Amino acid sequence: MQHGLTIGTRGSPLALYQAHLVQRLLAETSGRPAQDFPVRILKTSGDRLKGHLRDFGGKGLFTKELEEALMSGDIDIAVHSMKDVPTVGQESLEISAILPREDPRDAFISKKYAKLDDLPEGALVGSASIRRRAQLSAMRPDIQYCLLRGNVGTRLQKLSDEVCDATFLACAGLKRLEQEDAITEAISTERMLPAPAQGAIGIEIRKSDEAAKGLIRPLNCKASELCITAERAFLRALDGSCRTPIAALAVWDGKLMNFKGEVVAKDGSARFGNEDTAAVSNSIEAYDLGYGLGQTVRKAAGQHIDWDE
Ligand SMILES: NCc1[nH]cc(CCC(=O)O)c1CC(=O)O
Repeated sequence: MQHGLTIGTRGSPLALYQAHLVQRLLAETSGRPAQDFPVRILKTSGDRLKGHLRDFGGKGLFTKELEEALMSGDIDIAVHSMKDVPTVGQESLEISAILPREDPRDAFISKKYAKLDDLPEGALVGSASIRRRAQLSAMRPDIQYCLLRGNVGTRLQKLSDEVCDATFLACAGLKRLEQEDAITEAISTERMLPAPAQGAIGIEIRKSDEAAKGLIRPLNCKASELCITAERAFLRALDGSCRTPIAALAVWDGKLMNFKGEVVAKDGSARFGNEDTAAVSNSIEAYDLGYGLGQTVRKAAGQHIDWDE
């Protein structure tokens, strides 16, 4: 193949890190120079918005422009945080590889309190994530919330400026950006089940682009692919809107997949979860496990949850 492949990404520090990681991996596996995989930065609607993302419709805010650039041929490869990718995709595109997953846990971050349990009555937590708010409200109905958006650096600065007592971020992003020191406490997944696909990077291409497929497929991590497939199937069975607090985590040991998923009322007043362990050897079985549990949880939650569709 003569031509290089252009990698499209958002411009946030985390997105850029992830795009350059893919560039480096492609250069390594193909034996070609990194310049053959130039990185192009695109602004997405999610980068332009302030306030609650759900007020803008939620779906695909961080991925829509990248997918349009893929379809028009402006870029050949889109690098995404899989957590931000809608479960229903474009017909002409496909996620060809999932990189080995980083730590899926949520991080509690505070300058004043050493751990989540030290937060005093009525503490103010800055978070725009409806899932984290709902899960925390279920444990601690006294906690108050304010919005805290922006990239990792901005949020840490706002914490130093004492606009709130604490916040939450994905451990994965902090670790990738070598800001692990900012993690005050990594919250166990037993206490706070992560967002579906948290910590996973996915690489999207045009289905018809065989050259790109040949280069990208070797980067796929089977365990991560199966887990992310199951978690996204759970999400798809429940809701695609991004406006209902949904969490899921799959762990695969090469034979068995353990799957936990839940949906939580926005104010934390109700939560419906399910767990199962089953033999899984391919993505169809992974999908079926996640989707089936999603349907069960949806039935159990029924009218008790505001689905906001
Ligand atoms: N919605 C923003 C977003 N998308 C992916 C990550 C973190 C990295 C990851 O989960 O892979 C974040 C920020 C956060 O939740 O801390």
